[in-house]
Amino acid sequence: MNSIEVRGASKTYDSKTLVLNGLNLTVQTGWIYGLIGPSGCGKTTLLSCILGMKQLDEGTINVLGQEVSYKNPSKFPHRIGYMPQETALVPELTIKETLNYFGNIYQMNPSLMKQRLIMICDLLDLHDGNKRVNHLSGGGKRRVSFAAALIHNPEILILDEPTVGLDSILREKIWKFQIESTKLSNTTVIITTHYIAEAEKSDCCGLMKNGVLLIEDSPQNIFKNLGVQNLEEAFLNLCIRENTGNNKNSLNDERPQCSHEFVNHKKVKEETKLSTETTKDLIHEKKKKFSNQTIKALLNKELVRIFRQPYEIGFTFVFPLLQVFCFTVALGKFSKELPLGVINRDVIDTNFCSEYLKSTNYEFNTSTCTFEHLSCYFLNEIDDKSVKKIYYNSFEEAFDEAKAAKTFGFISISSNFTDVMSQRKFDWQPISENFSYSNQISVYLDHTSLQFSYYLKNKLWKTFEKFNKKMLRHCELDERLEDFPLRFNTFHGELDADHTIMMYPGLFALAIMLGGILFSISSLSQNRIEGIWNRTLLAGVKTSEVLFSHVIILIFCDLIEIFVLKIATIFLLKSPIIGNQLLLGLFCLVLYMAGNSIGLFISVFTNNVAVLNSSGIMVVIAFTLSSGVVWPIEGLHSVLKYFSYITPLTLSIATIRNIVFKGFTITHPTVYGGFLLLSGWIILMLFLCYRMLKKKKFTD
Ligand SMILES: Nc1ncnc2c1ncn2[C@@H]1O[C@H](COP(=O)(O)OP(=O)(O)OP(=O)(O)O)[C@@H](O)[C@H]1O
Repeated sequence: MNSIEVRGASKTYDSKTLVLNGLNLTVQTGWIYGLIGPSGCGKTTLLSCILGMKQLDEGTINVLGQEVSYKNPSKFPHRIGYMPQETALVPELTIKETLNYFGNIYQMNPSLMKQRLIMICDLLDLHDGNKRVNHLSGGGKRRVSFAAALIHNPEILILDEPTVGLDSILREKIWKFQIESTKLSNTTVIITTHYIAEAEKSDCCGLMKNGVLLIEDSPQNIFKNLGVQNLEEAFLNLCIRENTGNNKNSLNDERPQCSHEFVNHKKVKEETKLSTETTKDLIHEKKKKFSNQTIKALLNKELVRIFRQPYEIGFTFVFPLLQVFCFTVALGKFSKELPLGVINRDVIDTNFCSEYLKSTNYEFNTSTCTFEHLSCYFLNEIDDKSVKKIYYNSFEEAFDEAKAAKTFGFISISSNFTDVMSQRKFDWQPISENFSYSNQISVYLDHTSLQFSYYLKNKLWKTFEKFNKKMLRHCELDERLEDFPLRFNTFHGELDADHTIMMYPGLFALAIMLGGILFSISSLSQNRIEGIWNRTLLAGVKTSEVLFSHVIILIFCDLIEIFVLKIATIFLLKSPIIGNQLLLGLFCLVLYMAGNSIGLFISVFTNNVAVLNSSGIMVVIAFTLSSGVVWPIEGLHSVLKYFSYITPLTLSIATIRNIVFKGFTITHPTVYGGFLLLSGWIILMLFLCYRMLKKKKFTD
């Protein structure tokens, strides 16, 4: 009986690299089949096609009596064990955890799994089961990888260079084990190796070159037919014959069949029965759609990985702390001493005011409504803590320093400031024509930094108002005369609220979305890069199960982040959250999940971490620019405006603002609208992610 049959297999990469060229291969049950050939001849490609990881262009492959292809993978994944060329393990797991993971995804009976684990660890000298894979030597890792392929006692073992990097004693041990298991359990092994001499121990050898098998026969027959002493000589001989066009054996159809002289056929028949029964005992024969054992194994693997990665766990806990810290310390505040230039022509020199004010004890020095050196009183009203006054003697000097960004701007007080201000009648009669009330204080500001120029403008208005009221009081006039007839009121927020409040919803939503995207990008891509992804799917685990486990882990991490965020907010952020805290927490969770699902979707396209991270950041920048964080969406181009409304960030900002500062509940359209939009994004992204993963199931 043949366990594996390949007929007329052809495969081309990128429509130009022909790797398999009508190749035929037969592996009988109970054989060890050694597949040898030069590097790059297509051995791994052939094994990938046999496993259903790659699609043949032409030809058929039969494994355990079933035709397999990329679209139609083996129905018996638990009857096949695969060890890839790269180690394809989770570095953070220990040896024991790794083998348990594989045992569980193969849905083994726990007690039999334990027995197999002890037996295999003993065989492969894996004595310290609690040692992490990333702390093992290269050879150690390969032994664990081999053990993972054996754990479920498969009927077919597909091994891609299993002995690379192992010492000769261990190599000998592995071959001994293979020979014994093929004899005793009728296991079929197909093995590729660089050590050509090793392959002499196989029952059948296939020498591969240029996409075909030059010969497929038992080593003894090869030696006899070619008159050579070893396989290396045989290979050279065949290559020379092929080059001179004199290789009869290169014609696959005329190829002699392997004589399977090492296998006791009588025994095989008995053992076939035994092996099938054992496999049935070890594994639940019919795989359930969603298996608890598999899901638990997937969740456990991801959790252990996260908690053993200092950066990952650091990111989970530190990122929300950093967020709140930045809101509290870095955002919305202004420099304590903003440098502002002053040219005061109202007095004789720059030092005059300080001496003069000291002599008057900083109060108007007459009891009548007459004034002198008023500019000194005005400047004294400017709060030194927020504005640092730098005095200049000339306009040019102040102008040059401001242009050189040494100050944020400057004020120039006119030489007749005191006269004009004094002559101003508080009964609102016009002042004399010789004096102009405007331009008494000229203000020059740097308008490339709008926040600062608005801040300084506001500060100067308020200072002047205060100064004016003082003058009115001094003249025994009602200071309300200075009041402006417009009065501003508020129904949401506070009139004097600082910039933190304005920026809070936008930046908060942005940080959550960015965190969600970046965290999920690493979650999926790590598995795909390490190769554990392919091995997991080859064990029969469904794409939906893998995706589901990732979503659960991400939700778990999101909850941790929200918890840390909440604690940090209580202690650090002094913003008035008047809305329902639970509703806000729930919305943050949905926003994190929207970020996660976008990140998962992005990570399907490539395994290049640098590309993934920059794609994530680019997506967030696009959402940010169109979301109203930088500029109100009302001012956007009309096309961009409509795009903006459906991006996940725009409505989220409004929702957060409305929950936090306006106390809106779930019944308000902007709040339930936010929830609905984000839910739509989550469903769409996860659906697309699932479809893409189904379409391109395995990674290269
Ligand atoms: N995904 C891919 N896209 C394009 N070319 C590929 C891809 N995978 C493999 N190849 C090319 O196909 C050829 C066969 O590669 P393969 O890995 O099957 O060789 P191999 O015999 O297993 O080599 P080795 O013994 O070094 O592992 C090589 O030339 C390789 O560059």
